[in-house]
Amino acid sequence: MIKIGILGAGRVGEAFLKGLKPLHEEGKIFVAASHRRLERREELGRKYSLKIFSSNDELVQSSDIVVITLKPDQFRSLAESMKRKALFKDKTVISVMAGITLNELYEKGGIERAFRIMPTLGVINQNGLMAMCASSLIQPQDWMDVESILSALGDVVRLEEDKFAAFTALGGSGPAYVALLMESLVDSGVTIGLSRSISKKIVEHLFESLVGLVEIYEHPVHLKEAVMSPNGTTAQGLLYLESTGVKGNIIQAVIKAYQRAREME
Ligand SMILES: NC(=O)C1=CN([C@@H]2O[C@H](COP(=O)(O)OP(=O)(O)OC[C@H]3O[C@@H](n4cnc5c(N)ncnc54)[C@H](O)[C@@H]3O)[C@@H](O)[C@H]2O)C=CC1
Ligand SMILES: O=C(O)[C@@H]1CCC=N1
Repeated sequence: MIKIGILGAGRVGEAFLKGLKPLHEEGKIFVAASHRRLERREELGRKYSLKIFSSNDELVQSSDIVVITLKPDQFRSLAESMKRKALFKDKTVISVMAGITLNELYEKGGIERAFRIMPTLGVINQNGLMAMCASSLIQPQDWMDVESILSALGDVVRLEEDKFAAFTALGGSGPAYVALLMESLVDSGVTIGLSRSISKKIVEHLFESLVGLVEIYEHPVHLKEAVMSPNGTTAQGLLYLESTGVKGNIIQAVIKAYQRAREME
């Protein structure tokens, strides 16, 4: 049975624990994690009934695949001592860390067999999208095993490593942009006199129905045209948005995130 260790049980690490738990319970894989704080270990143990180590070294030693869900700087400060102890020798690593390249995993952590993935936060409810690339030592069978494990958390796409910064800027950071749009729309409803609860209900409906509508109209532009009546309300709203350069601003925001993702590499 493949043993999987989650190193860095925060937001994304916990999403992995939650998503992989059913495979663990079916006896297909064995999942464990580590955390430094006793209260967090107790909390995770209670929630997921999985083994939570206090020592990262022990977790790594007892795993076949180590999923590193630390923040990039947390990894950088741990990596050197782990490399000295050759902890990752013969282990396969899956790193979710933004800006940590396969080369850095090797140089700083001595990690030779590595997958680099970039998940969207949707992995928290098993509805994520994950980009994935791997170091040259990874064999076709490893690809299939890891893709099959990750499919418990959402869809997986293979992507060249030089496109990871772009995927991070759009997909990784994306939920935050959409959340800001959602927050703005809810506030706008309140501003024009709706209660916050009805405004929130409307906006949640808008987001939930959108993907289905785009499918029906085949393109966002056609959907926009279907809603926009001659001399109507939508035309006035869109005119204001366009006159503030909203499309260019959104594109610039993603370019900024992309530049930061490149800088982190
Ligand atoms: N939050 C997001 O939407 C996304 C995050 N990522 C990447 O995922 C990684 C984790 O992000 P989050 O889960 O949001 O961060 P987080 O801060 O929630 O999780 C990091 C966890 O590592 C633990 N930790 C820190 N130092 C440790 C050590 N020495 N030993 C063991 N555990 C230690 C922390 O206590 C914390 O629980 C980052 O590298 C980020 O770039 C990638 C895509 C999306
Ligand atoms: O903001 C960040 O750096 C990370 C990577 C993508 C989402 N969160």
